[in-house]
Amino acid sequence: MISVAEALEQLFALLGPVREETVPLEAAVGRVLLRPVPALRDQPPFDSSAMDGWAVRRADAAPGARLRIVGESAAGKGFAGRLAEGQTVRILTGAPLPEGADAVVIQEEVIRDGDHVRLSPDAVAGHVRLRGGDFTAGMTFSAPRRLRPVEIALLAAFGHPALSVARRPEVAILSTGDELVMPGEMPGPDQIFAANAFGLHALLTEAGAAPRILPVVPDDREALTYALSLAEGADLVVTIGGASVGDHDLVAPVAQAAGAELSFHKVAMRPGKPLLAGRFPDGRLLLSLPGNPVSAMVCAIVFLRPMILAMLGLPPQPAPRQTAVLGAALPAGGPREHYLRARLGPDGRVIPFPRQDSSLLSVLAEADCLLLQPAGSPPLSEGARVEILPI
Ligand SMILES: Nc1nc2c(c(=O)[nH]1)N[C@H]1C(S)=C(S)[C@@H](COP(=O)(O)OP(=O)(O)OC[C@H]3O[C@@H](n4cnc5c(N)ncnc54)[C@H](O)[C@@H]3O)O[C@H]1N2
Ligand code: MOO
Repeated sequence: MISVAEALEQLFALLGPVREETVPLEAAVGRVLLRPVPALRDQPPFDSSAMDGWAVRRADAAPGARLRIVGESAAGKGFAGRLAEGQTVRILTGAPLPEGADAVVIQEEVIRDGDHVRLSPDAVAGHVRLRGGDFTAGMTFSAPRRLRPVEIALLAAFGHPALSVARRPEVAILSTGDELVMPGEMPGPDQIFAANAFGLHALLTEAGAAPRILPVVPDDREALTYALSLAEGADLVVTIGGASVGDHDLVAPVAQAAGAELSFHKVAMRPGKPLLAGRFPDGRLLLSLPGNPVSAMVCAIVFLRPMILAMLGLPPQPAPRQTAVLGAALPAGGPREHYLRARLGPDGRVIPFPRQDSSLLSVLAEADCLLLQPAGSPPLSEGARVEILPI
């Protein structure tokens, strides 16, 4: 059995180069930008007005001054001439400052009188946005990073209609087991619903992958061999169940018979021990999760999500952890790193649920974090500092 950290390293080592595609801005939210993007021009591209008012020469703008109106500068249609001494131009927000002008007086601080304006005694000349004040041509937006709406707005302002992002990894999800039927189907007396496929589909979608759920595979060598071949075209095949040592646990032998080279089988974690990973001869990766629903979801949080993020070109790193204060004493840990289902209170104290069996989805669904107890940990008393993994 290898440690969680070693298993994660081996998973990262299995990954091939990140694959790229170009998508229009409208399809870029949530995608991972792979390369730094330069601004194509200065923003604003000219000195411009921040307010609706009157463009002036600062030297002319003494309180009470009377200036002659010689034209208008609107956003998208600037004033063609040059402002001479004693003159002003009507200007609107975002419009280019006319040549010769270096300030704006807002319209509330001016009284119009025919083709003249008089500045009020408290008029303040200013309100100019200088060229390049937001960004300058050539300035780069760094990558890799996952794009948020605010960043897409910036890249649109840079002038790019489309961006080079990581292709969504295609993930085939394969539930194995004679006992499984899909939600909505009629289960037999010995059957249950294939819950894990949907939890994983959701987690994968959130992480940025393109998952698809394949039909449930019975505990049968031939059927599993065929199902694995159906997952052709996927970057990653995730199987659920049949990973352990029972008479019907066929994933490891069938994957190997199909030519898969296994990186590891069994990890020193609880839940999640029978985890298995490898690669098929055609390059598809295989991650086989234990069938117990909590085990499958915990393994997905600890291994599958970091793997997908790395496949998207983000730095390969474990799921982020935080520290918290233990809110209830814990007995000594076993030989496997334990990921206890727990809740973090507003006081920063984390309390594990009393029932930790790996079949209990109802407990997992109430949890907001996994409390990590290292392998071989001594008993921990209330108030000890512990690591948690928010979920
Ligand atoms: N003698 C031993 N028995 C077991 C060991 C062991 O080391 N020695 N390990 C145990 C551990 S730990 C786990 S975890 C389980 C995992 O075994 P499998 O991956 O082979 O899972 P299955 O036996 O197929 O299923 C276990 C459990 O989960 C339910 N299941 C399976 N798939 C789904 C699904 N898609 N959605 C919902 N529930 C699912 C299945 O019905 C079983 O109840 O093995 C222990 N045994
Ligand atoms: O590894 Mo199992 O997941 O403890 O139930």
